[in-house]
Amino acid sequence: MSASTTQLEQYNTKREELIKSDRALRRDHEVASLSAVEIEADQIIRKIRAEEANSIWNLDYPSIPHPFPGMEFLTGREIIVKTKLFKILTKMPKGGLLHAHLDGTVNVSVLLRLALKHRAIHVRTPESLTTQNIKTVLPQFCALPEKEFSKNALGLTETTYQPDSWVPIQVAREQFHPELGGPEGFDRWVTKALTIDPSEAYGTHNTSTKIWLKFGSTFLVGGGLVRYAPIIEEYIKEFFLTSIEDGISYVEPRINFMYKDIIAADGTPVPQRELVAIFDRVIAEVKEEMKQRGREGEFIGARIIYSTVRFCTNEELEWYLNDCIALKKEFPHLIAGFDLVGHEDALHPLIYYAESLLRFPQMQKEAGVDIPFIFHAGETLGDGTVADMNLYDAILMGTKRIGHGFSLVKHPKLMEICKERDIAVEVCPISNEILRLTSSMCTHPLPVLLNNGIHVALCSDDPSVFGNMGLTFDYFQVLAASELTGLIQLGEMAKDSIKYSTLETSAKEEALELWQRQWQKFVEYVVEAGRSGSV
Ligand SMILES: O=c1[nH]cnc2c1ncn2[C@@H]1O[C@H](CO)[C@@H](O)[C@H]1O
Repeated sequence: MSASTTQLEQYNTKREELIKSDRALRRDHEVASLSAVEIEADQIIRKIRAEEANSIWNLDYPSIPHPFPGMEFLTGREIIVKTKLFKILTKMPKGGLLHAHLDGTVNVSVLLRLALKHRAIHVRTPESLTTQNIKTVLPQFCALPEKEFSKNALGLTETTYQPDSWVPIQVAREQFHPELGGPEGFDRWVTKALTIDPSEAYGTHNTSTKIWLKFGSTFLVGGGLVRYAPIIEEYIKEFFLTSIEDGISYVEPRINFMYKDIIAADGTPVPQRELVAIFDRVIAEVKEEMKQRGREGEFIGARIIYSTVRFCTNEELEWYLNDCIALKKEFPHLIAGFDLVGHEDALHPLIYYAESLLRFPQMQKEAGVDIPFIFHAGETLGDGTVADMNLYDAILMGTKRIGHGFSLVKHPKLMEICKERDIAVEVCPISNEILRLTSSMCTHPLPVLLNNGIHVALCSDDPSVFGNMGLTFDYFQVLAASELTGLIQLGEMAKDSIKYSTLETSAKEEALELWQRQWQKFVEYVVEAGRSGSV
């Protein structure tokens, strides 16, 4: 009896040692001194997670037959918002948002409201809309100059509608045929064109190739609205303000400069430097507003990762690289990096652009500026495909961070390099799942990165298309789908989102101090709520 106890004790000691050494690389393992409040808050979260796995996630929902924590976001969303865990996470300070495409950041109902305010906004379709074709015909939007305003008093659903003729957006909405739902039917039609719904992600478009066709089309539809200067100004403001409300204190969005111009208030095209100037103005405005509300410290600011789409030619890329440098010279505090965006599996890999991209550092030197590459790479299911191999090129070209890096876990050597060179990964859990790289959060490779000690910032990517506004939903999915990850690990990722941002050293320190103060308040709130059961 006692001999076997000793054997068991020895076994348990060995077991603990093995577990400890396996987890030694994790960032939450590294945290030297946790306060008593942090430890208690972490325990409370774990307890609520375990309780809700057995209660909320174990119920039968008529519309959701097989719910589970970490399940497909578009189906599980309505359950997620009912959980205590979600309510708590809405209050968590998230640090910076390091991976989001600007034109995919604002709730589409807000965008539609903004569009309806402007008489310049027109809409057209290649054929008159009917109950037969409404599911497949997409709206095309454009801001027109006053002299081209349409006098069309009849809408897109009239049998006499002239294909591809512009209709003022308000007319199109008001005249939307009752059989197609009237004005609300118009709103639903536009909303469907700008978002991905569960029947698409998990039904009609259930492969990464198919869902990218739908995904890409949402940006084409939205582009006609978001390129209009008066809309973009309010859009950016809404993005900042809603981010702040979700506990995000800094944003570093990618802006797609592919079009080379935006549409000014009078409906004429102007160079895209105007967009950067607007971005600058809105930062100042939001800072001032926050100050007036006595919440000055909650918004550190925003910077732009200059991007273009990986279907341009090498010649065109040279133009964008030069444009990026020119904008950096004019707005040194705003241009934070350079990237190429778009579907990696289908478009040009980094190696296709190697010659120009390799020249970029020299071009910067001559211009006296510093613009790091912050590349998308490895957003793919491939194993040795060109998209997967973008990871080698991103690293060789000195990327500061890796956008997505979904296939990074297939490459132990590259993971080692990420650790050595301190390359953080911008992980977008919900985006990866909706774009069909993983069937649920439970099979997402994030734990492999975390268990290897790689720095990670959680990001939302395109929340207007996916419905994961802010960062709370992505934090929720990560927390719900791993027993190992608790509040401390979430806090480490939030801190890393500041540490691996492109903020200057002093701004970074300021942001980290702000975060630490917010975190202290947050863990106190969790403990208080946990003890009183008042979540
Ligand atoms: O997850 C992503 N990976 C790569 N490109 C993306 C992703 N999300 C959006 N875009 C791209 O960004 C542009 C809009 O700003 C679009 O070209 C869209 O395809």
